[in-house]
Formats: sequence, structure tokens, C-alpha cells
Amino acid sequence: MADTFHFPSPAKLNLFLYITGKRADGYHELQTLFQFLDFGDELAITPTQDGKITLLNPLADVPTEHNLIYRAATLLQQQTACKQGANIALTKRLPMGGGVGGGSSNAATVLVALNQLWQTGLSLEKLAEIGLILGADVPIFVRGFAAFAEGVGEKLSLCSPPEKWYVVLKPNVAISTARIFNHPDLPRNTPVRSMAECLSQPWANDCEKIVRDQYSEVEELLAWLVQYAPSRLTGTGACVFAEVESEDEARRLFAQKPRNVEGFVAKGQNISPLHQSLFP
Ligand SMILES: C[C@@](CO)(OP(=O)(O)O)[C@H](O)COP(=O)(O)OP(=O)(O)OC[C@H]1O[C@@H](n2ccc(N)nc2=O)[C@H](O)[C@@H]1O
Ligand SMILES: Nc1ncnc2c1ncn2[C@@H]1O[C@H](COP(=O)(O)OP(=O)(O)O)[C@@H](O)[C@H]1O
Repeated sequence: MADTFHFPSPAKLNLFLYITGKRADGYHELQTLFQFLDFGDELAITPTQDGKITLLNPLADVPTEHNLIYRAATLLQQQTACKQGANIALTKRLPMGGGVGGGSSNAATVLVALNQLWQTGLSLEKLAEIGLILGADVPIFVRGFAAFAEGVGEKLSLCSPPEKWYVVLKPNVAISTARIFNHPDLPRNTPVRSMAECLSQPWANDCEKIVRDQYSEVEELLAWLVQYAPSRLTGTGACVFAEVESEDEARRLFAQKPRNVEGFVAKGQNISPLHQSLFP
């Protein structure tokens, strides 16, 4: 029987996120700081010789052909004319559509892992380029280092922010990324600054005000969290995070969270846990 290999598919946070403009194709130009977390999903992959991509436990709300795991695997097959296949099982821990990048991370883990298992020999740069077809956040997960990102998130500059402890909470609400980016009151003209300047100013998220105004669940949770630690929105939400100095402090704060809110405690990682496990 073929061997099964296990790969982490970590979460990310946007430690800051500024919107600096809008492109002709409607996408927004960003300046954002990505850091990985030591918490995430896990993929178990069994390479096969039959050329089929099989998801062993499909997501209830996502048809297989839309699942980023399936799409990433078939895209890699097409790009490399690979005749091999894979059976893939997903342990889903990350909230979906929460701004912690679970789907993008799953896609990146599939690209990096299958490139190794199928021995298709693409560089991480090439895999990141393919990943961008699947989503703006896929390249950062493929490259695997914390980064200051520009463009729609694909122009990456290495960065090493402090690896703090975080309490990440998911208010009980679904937020559409497209809806936030289409909102007329979204600030879209934060001045473009250098990485050094962005790092040296207080960190913020340009989507936060709109999201707080529109979703009382997010407003209430951030108002509660900020009493204890600096706290912000990640991505376009709905997740919010508080940054603290120690695991103890994080666990104490997490233990007090409102009962109807899910979440987790994690430590920031400047090297993705996927890359830590594959390229130690
Ligand atoms: C803004 C970020 C920051 O990490 O938010 P989160 O998704 O993580 O919350 C991401 O870059 C999001 O990337 P991704 O999640 O791939 O976005 P997509 O599904 O491609 O975009 C959904 C919709 O949002 C709008 N959109 C998205 C990204 C962007 N830079 N400008 C946009 O205007 C577009 O209308 C697009 O159709
Ligand atoms: N493997 C996957 N895991 C999570 N979401 C997926 C996956 N494949 C497709 N999706 C779709 O992508 C959307 C965004 O997912 P996700 O990356 O978790 O959000 P975010 O970038 O906001 O953290 C989900 O709402 C879901 O419809």
C-alpha cells in the first residue's frame, strides 16, 4: 500500500493592512504584513499512479471542483503534465472565510507537498506564481516567510516581526471579502510608505472601521479584547486577534472569552510551519 504523508497548513494574520489604491481590474492595492501561526489545518496526502485527485473528506459547503485543495492539485498536474494522482484528507481546524487564510494555506500546502511527492521539480518562485492564479494570499503561504506584501499580496519583502503570542477569536458572523472591498466608505488612499515606515508607525487595518460599523459582533468582541491587549482585525475579518507577550497570558485571556465565540491560542512564526517541517 502507498505511503501517506502529513503536512501542516498554517493560519496567517495580517498584522497590519493598508489599502493604497484600486487597480483598473477592480482589485485593491495593499501594503500588509503577513505572519504565520503555529496553529492550522493538516493535510494527509497519499500519492497514487492513477492520475485522479480524490478528496477523502470533502467540505460540506464547498463543491469539490471549487475546493482550493482540488483546484491546486489539478492546476499543478496541468502545469507540469504530471500523470500521477493523490488521495487527500483534510483536518480542518481553521474557521473558513475568517481572514486567517485557511483555504489559501490549503492550496499552498498542496502545491508545495505534491511538487515534492510527484517530483515535479518546480521552484518555490514558480509554485508561488501558479498559486496566484488560485488567490492573492496563496503566494505568501508557498514562499513560507513572514513578509511585507504589496500589490494584491504577491510582491513580497522578507520581514521579521516579533513572534508574539496571539488570542484569535472568530465572532459568530460571516463576512464577504468582496462586500468589504466594494463598500463605498472603505478608505482606499492610504499613502504608499516604505516597509520601515509602516513598521515604525502604530499598526492598523484599513478594513476595521467598516467591519466594526457593519457587524456588531465584531465591534463587541474588539471592544472587549482591547481592554486586555492591543487587538485588531485580520484581513477583511471576521477574526480578530489580541497580541500578548507570553503563552500564559494568552491562555488566561482565552479562558475568559465569551462562550458563543470560537477561537484559538497561537504563537507567531516567521517561518511557516510547513517550511519548518519540509526544509528544516
Ligand atoms: C485582503 C485579504 C488579506 O489577506 O483578506 P482575507 O481574505 O485574508 O480576509 C486577502 O488578500 C484577500 O485575498 P483573497 O481571499 O484571495 O481574495 P479573493 O477571494 O481573491 O477576492 C474576493 C473579492 O475581494 C475583492 N478584492 C480582493 C483582494 C484585493 N486585494 N482587492 C479586492 O478588491 C475583489 O472584489 C475580489 O473579487
Ligand atoms: N480547502 C478550503 N478551505 C477553506 N475554504 C475553502 C477551501 N476551498 C475553497 N474554499 C472557499 O474559500 C473561502 C475563503 O476561505 P478562507 O481562505 O478560509 O478565507 P480567508 O481568506 O478569509 O481566511 C471559503 O469561504 C470557501 O468557500
